[in-house]
Amino acid sequence: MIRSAQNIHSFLFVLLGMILSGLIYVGYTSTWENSTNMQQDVNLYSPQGLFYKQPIVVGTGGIVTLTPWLAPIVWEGTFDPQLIDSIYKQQNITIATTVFALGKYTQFLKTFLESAEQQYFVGFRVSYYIFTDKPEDVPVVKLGTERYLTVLKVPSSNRWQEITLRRMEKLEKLIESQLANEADYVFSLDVDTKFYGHWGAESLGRLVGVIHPGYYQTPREQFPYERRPKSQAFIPSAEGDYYYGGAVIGGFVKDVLQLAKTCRKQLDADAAISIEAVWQEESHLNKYFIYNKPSKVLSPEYLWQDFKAKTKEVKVIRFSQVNKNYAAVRPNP
Ligand SMILES: CC(=O)N[C@H]1[C@@H](OP(=O)(O)OP(=O)(O)OC[C@H]2O[C@@H](n3ccc(=O)[nH]c3=O)[C@H](O)[C@@H]2O)O[C@H](CO)[C@H](O)[C@@H]1O
Ligand SMILES: [Mn+2]
Repeated sequence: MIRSAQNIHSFLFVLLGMILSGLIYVGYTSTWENSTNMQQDVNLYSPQGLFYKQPIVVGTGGIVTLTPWLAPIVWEGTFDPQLIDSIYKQQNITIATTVFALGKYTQFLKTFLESAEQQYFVGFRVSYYIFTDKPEDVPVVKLGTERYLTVLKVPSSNRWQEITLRRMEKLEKLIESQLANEADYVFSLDVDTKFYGHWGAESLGRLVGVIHPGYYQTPREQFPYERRPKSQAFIPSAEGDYYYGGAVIGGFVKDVLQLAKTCRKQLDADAAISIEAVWQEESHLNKYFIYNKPSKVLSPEYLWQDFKAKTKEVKVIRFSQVNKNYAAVRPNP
């Protein structure tokens, strides 16, 4: 009787041991499997910045908020706008903002400026620099306190491609001649746009790019990078992180100068052999960002397109390309 009770006890003890070790084993393997999965998800950064897995923008669990080089990807819900603005306001900064309006694009200035006054760095010192061939067409828009506007006359061009790619050179010269002493940060923005939501200090960083709204879920091989090896903007199909939009470039004045200068040189080198990258300066910008990673990446909330339906990831549209009739506004097809 006593013996069989002892047997039952030892049997139960052994059984309990087996169950516990089984549980521990299951726990162990699942953690181990997770960590292997995690390892596979880590984007391996080779010294050249090349040949690693494409970083994702939207995953199965939702939006991704960090790049593999630990730069924030700025999405609604990841920051407190009042808090961030108050931190940067203490620094008494000036944000220069350049915009080009040549030919018929002067018609976009009114909406651009009026909506910027409502949404863009409200409460900060902002200096707009408007490059135009028609200064008389720049509308008078009431600006808030400590908001300034300078009109800079530039020659017109009868090729839109020439206009957009010349922006790098003009930005470079403006920074060298004026901004280095006048501003802390600079943004270069497309003019055929409208601000619909808050755009504040959360967008500030050393070097800032925006994920193009048309390609944030596209496999890297299908990015519209320049694919002809002859061009300085050439990117092979296994390379690149994101497809960045040319409509938003920002950062410290010094870092944007480096970007503009490098892209301008690459554009000149291409021009010398009569090649124009598929998306002009945007192609060169994408090349630059592979080797000089942005320290902050703006989500497509910061560059949408009015014709695009809102998707579930995009909770707020802050800045968007307005619909335009290309044939009617551009000087050439
Ligand atoms: C959303 C986005 O990332 N857009 C980019 C894209 O097409 P987009 O279709 O947005 O190019 P676009 O026609 O808006 O041209 C870019 C900018 O150049 C200026 N402009 C252009 C034509 C003209 O006659 N007058 C004038 O002032 C204006 O500031 C305009 O916003 O590709 C362009 C390069 O090819 C630029 O990289 C744009 O930033
Ligand atoms: Mn545009």
